[in-house]
Amino acid sequence: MRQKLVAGNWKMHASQQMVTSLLEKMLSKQAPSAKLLVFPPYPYLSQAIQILAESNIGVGAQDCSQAEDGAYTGEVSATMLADLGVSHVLLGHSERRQYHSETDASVVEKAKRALAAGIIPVICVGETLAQREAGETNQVVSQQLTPLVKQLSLAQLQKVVVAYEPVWAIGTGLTATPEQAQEVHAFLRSLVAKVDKALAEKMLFLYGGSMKPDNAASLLKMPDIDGGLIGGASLDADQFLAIGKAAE
Ligand SMILES: O=C(CO)COP(=O)(O)O
Repeated sequence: MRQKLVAGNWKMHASQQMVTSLLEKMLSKQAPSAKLLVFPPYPYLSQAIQILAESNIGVGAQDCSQAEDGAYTGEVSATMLADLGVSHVLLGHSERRQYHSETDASVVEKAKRALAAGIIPVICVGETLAQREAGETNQVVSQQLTPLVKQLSLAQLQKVVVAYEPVWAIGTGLTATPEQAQEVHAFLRSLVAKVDKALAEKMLFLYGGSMKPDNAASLLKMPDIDGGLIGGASLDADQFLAIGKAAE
């Protein structure tokens, strides 16, 4: 049995006041049995870690550097994130692929850095609308995931979480149907199964892309959808917790 994971990617939305009010509101309500994680922007990681210290809500970062340390102005290393108490890091989000030249190769390097620092990488994959319409979905997600499966050891892969986020569903209000998402999740799991069947059965595959309280349950009941990576709805405590409940 895979424990469901519901993660909130806050993207570039936060202020000190918002972090306190959002997280305190979350803590004041009954926690769902699904594991919850939040991914605030870098400057608010410490604040979130402090507020959530006594809770079982984890804190992740939205990216990390490919380098260990050195003269890389503006970069944040996985070691620094671990030093703060960060448990997870998002890698290869489509917004980083689109606006910051993230590549499959850099995602592998970053994943290795994260794992070496004891941080769990949450690797994002997904096709654009044009790629889906051209029937290229499986090819695209395979190209994105395969380098990781090939270049990480089994011990490393065991710690990886994968998020399938169709680019056309992110922030658009369009959601993959449960069947569309299930099909891709099962395909991604089969890619890992080629290397190790037992590992593939244990690995978590999250769905992301306009997941909201009203569509979460139908997505989360699919056999290969192990949780959600939530953007917009994670900025509202009630909506985020409602998705967490839908994962129970
Ligand atoms: O990109 C996402 C999470 O990483 C999804 O964002 P939305 O839930 O706002 O579509």
